[in-house]
Amino acid sequence: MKVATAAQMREADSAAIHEYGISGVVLMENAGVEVVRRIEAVLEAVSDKKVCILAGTGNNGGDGYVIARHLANRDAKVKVYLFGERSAISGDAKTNLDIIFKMRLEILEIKENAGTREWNKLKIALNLTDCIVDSLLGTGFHGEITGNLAQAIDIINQSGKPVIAVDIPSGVNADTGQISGTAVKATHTVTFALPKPGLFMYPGAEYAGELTIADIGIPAAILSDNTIRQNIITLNLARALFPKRNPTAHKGVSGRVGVIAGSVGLSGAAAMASMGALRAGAGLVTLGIPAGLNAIMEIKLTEVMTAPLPETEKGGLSHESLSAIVEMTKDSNVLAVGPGLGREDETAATVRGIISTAQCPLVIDADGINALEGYTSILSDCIALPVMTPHPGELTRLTGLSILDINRDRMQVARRFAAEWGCILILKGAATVVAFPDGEIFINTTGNAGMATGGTGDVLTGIIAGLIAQGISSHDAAILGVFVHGFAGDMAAQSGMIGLVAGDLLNALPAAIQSIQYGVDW
Ligand SMILES: NC(=O)C1=CN([C@@H]2O[C@H](COP(=O)(O)OP(=O)(O)OC[C@H]3O[C@@H](n4cnc5c(N)ncnc54)[C@H](O)[C@@H]3O)[C@@H](O)[C@H]2O)[C@H](O)CC1
Ligand SMILES: [K+]
Repeated sequence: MKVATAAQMREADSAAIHEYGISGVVLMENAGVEVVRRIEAVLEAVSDKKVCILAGTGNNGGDGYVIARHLANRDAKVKVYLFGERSAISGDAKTNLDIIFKMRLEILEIKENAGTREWNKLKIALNLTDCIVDSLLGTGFHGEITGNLAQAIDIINQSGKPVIAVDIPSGVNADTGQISGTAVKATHTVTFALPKPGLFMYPGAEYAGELTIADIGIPAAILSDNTIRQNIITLNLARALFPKRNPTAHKGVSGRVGVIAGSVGLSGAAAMASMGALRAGAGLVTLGIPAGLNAIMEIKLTEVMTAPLPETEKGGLSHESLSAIVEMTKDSNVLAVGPGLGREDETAATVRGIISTAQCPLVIDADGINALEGYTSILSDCIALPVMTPHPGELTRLTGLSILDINRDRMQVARRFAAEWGCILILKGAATVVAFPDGEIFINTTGNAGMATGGTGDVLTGIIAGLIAQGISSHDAAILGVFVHGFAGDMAAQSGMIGLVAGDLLNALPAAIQSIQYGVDW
């Protein structure tokens, strides 16, 4: 499903009005009616119910005035609180404000100089109301929330009432999900036409509550325009990407994965990545590991084959291992490189040699990414578009950006470096973003905070490699892999999110894949 930025929504709005002749007041009417439908579902009925609508001075506020009218027509007891000067309201919003004035609905203006009396009236009303409608700010929000709006939002958030956010919770940046100061903590959000990235990126995703995407009559051709380059990964999208498994399949056709991972003290990463590939459905997995760890891995792993490789004195991969690894890539459908390799210079140089000469697609993670610090140009040597799976910390090393800069606009940062480096860049975190060199973005919708634990990144690397080995493109494997990974994490979290460990993801993978593919309840 496509996801539109605020600017793209404004363009869509304008195209509907100017190219198709659908007036803005019709779109606003449809928007308001859709919100009323949601309110009726939440309250079960609206007749005699008390609803407080807090409205701003833009079209988000305009939606609020439409909502007020339709609720009043359904015998709800409506109070409208207008934040700002009535004279500042224009266009379709003014049209609808004038209507409810003529209907003699109860409208209280909360002006800049609002005193204790107005604020107490608002607090009492919110304490007595059955539901609050947030139509203060929508996609037109920018900057900080201050003054009266900040005070109003705090009162909303302290009310303990059902809060229906119109289009987007006020104070959430539609494009990034960032909040500046405060934002409405909604129980439900009704967003119009297309969802916005800020409803899936954190912290915005935490403020949206239960999301409804409402059709307001904008022609589908406008909303499917390929200038809108963001998408969310939905269950249906993931389901369609799975490799098809032939009933006569044998391990040879399910693909061969090479994994180059591990060093002294970091053998678990190698095990997690290797098992992640098998659990994702790969037929055969061979783990190339520094020779000194081989015996341990033979004990630790059963289904994974191991290949002992020349090592340095400290037990990391030595440059003598390069030729054996390149040979390994000739017999592999994909090579995952990096988990737990360690930071020795000789190991990093060996990794760069692998990236430049591998004869199969690559999934580069962890110390494989760290080895590219100052060497990202060698990614263009890869024979296929490489998949990189950095978390923000690894991305800071390669880009010089701070973690704050990265998380402030995850989509754009991922998009920029996917294009600059020529790779599929999976920026892990909440929410994980998959970016392609052509600018297309996929935002993941599965996963939870319990997955912030050692080893889950290694499992993801294995899953993606395991999917590529089964014959789907790196493009599809990246999208499907992050969805499956988070879905397995959500299943594992059913037994407790905080105590979740990476091994629980591995154990949940078969059921997760089954559930995504066939909708088997879990
Ligand atoms: N096609 C559609 O998506 C439709 C969307 N509709 C609604 O319209 C809003 C967008 O309306 P717009 O007038 O562009 O912006 P807002 O109402 O969100 O806010 C603008 C309003 O707020 C003031 N403002 C902005 N930032 C701040 C701030 N930090 N502090 C205080 N005030 C701020 C600004 O000055 C303006 O006055 C969209 O979200 C939908 O709800 C249409 O109704 C239907 C079609
Ligand atoms: K809003």
